[in-house]
Amino acid sequence: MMIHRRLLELAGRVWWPMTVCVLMGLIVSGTYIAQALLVAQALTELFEGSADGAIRYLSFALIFIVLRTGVIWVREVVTTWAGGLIRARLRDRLVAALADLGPAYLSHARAGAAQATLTDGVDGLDPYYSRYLPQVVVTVLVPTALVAWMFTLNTTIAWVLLICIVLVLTVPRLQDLKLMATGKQRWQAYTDLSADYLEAMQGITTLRSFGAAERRRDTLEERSHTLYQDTMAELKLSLTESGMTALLVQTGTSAAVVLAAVAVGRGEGGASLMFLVLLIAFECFRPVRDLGKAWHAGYLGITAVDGITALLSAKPTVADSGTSLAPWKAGTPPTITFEDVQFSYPGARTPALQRLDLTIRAGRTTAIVGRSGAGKSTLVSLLGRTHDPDVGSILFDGMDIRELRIEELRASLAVVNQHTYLFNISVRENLRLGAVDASEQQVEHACRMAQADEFIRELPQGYETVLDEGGKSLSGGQRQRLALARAILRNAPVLILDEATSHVDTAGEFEIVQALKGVREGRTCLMIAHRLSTIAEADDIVVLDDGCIVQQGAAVDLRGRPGPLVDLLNSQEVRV
Ligand SMILES: Nc1ncnc2c1ncn2[C@@H]1O[C@H](COP(=O)(O)OP(=O)(O)OP(=O)(O)O)[C@@H](O)[C@H]1O
Repeated sequence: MMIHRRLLELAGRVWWPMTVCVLMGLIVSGTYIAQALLVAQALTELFEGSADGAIRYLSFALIFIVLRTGVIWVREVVTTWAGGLIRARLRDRLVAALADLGPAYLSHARAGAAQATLTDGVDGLDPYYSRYLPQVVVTVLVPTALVAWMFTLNTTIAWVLLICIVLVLTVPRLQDLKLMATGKQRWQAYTDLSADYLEAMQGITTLRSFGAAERRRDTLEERSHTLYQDTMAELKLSLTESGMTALLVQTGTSAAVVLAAVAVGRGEGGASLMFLVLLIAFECFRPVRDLGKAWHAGYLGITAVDGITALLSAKPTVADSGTSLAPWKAGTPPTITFEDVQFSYPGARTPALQRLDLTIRAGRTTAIVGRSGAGKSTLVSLLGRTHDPDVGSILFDGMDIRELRIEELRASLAVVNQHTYLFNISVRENLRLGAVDASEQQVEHACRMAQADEFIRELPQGYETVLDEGGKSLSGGQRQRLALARAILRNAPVLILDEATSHVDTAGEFEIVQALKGVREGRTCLMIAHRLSTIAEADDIVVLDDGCIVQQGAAVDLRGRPGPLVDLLNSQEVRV
């Protein structure tokens, strides 16, 4: 029996569907035992020359066979239902854990591996909980009860059965450590391969354009072959275990029957003892054999447990320990202050932001500019607490953002990133992602402001058009316009535009920037920009270099004055 401590802890959340599975298992075993007793009695009657008695008992046995057919059907329905419930609960928990961990976790974990854990790992756990663990309980209770009863009939036979049951439950387990090691190795190879395949699919355009698709395919084939070898090694061990179990079951049953024959020969019991032992010994081992089958079904879950526990026990990069609510809203936006903020990415040699002091005025637009790698996106990501500063603090109207509940903080921000993700749902649903209650008029108004309404109406089903995964059927500029509309709908007091118009052509950008004037009103707006046309709309400009502020001030003062901003523009890092 393989009981995994961590999996048992997790089972606490799904104990009642499992209890139902145990009860169904016990009822099925009860029908087998009743049938065995009746058949033993029928054979005894037949042996004693009473055909009528035998037929009577066999008829009763038939009732139990029919009853069991129904019970097994119900058990399968219940097990499937319990399995579905277990999967849903575990997945909810894992998805919630992933959401808490956020992008910081996925930036170093491979997406394909996390996905394999969420899908195949959880699928593997379902039979562990819905079939294997309930069968463990049945295997402990049923043979114990039968052997205890056997002690009242014949002590020697009872001892032999007891020893054989203990052996059959323990001897094959000697291989378990080895089996677990191979299993974990196979699971690791499996998740690695899943991650490789996902990466290859996502990067297929790049692989093809660099003529690297063939080479990548060869690597994947090699890894796939390693996985096949790991699976075969695991299967070999597992089959050896099954063989050992079968051998011990046969030995136990035969030994009990031989002993019963000897007892009958010595006159220590009648033919009924012989038949009873034959059938009850069989029933003693039935749960053990079923446990073997359930083990093969639930084994994948045990090998996946490392991935699942790693995900569940991973610590979010920031603690959601704040309790305050956000008092500001659109119309009364906050002033944002960075006080002596320093931050390094885990493992990085140099800080991405160094001792930064910055005030972003409430209701104004501040442009953050700087060369690639200067720290612009990092500064913005600290606002949403993807990470917390190593030193210093970020304040909204004087309140440290760590004092706020994360949910409250994030509800105060509307962010448009350079890389927008659109889901495989309708345009309207995508737009309502952050504002589920937005009316049709509000959705369309936001789209008009983001210059998206016109192209949406030209789509086959307009706002109801279901987009391809990632919004692949749209151009980069169209995706960004939708992301802008989504942010406008969110109606948050802080608007963050991280190169939000980088995929839009200059004419399109001009229109959006003009339209966004109205949106920026009443909001504290941060713009990371590469184009002069975007910066031109800012009230303040902050120039970053190597994680430090090298120039800042009101836009009217900085533009045209010699200094880092002008150097940056001249170096064409900022496109005009
Ligand atoms: N997830 C990460 N892990 C480790 N280092 C990172 C990570 N993201 C960014 N960095 C590093 O932090 C520094 C600042 O990066 P950041 O993305 O903030 O720059 P940026 O100014 O936004 O650049 P760009 O204009 O190219 O987007 C860079 O040196 C970068 O290599």
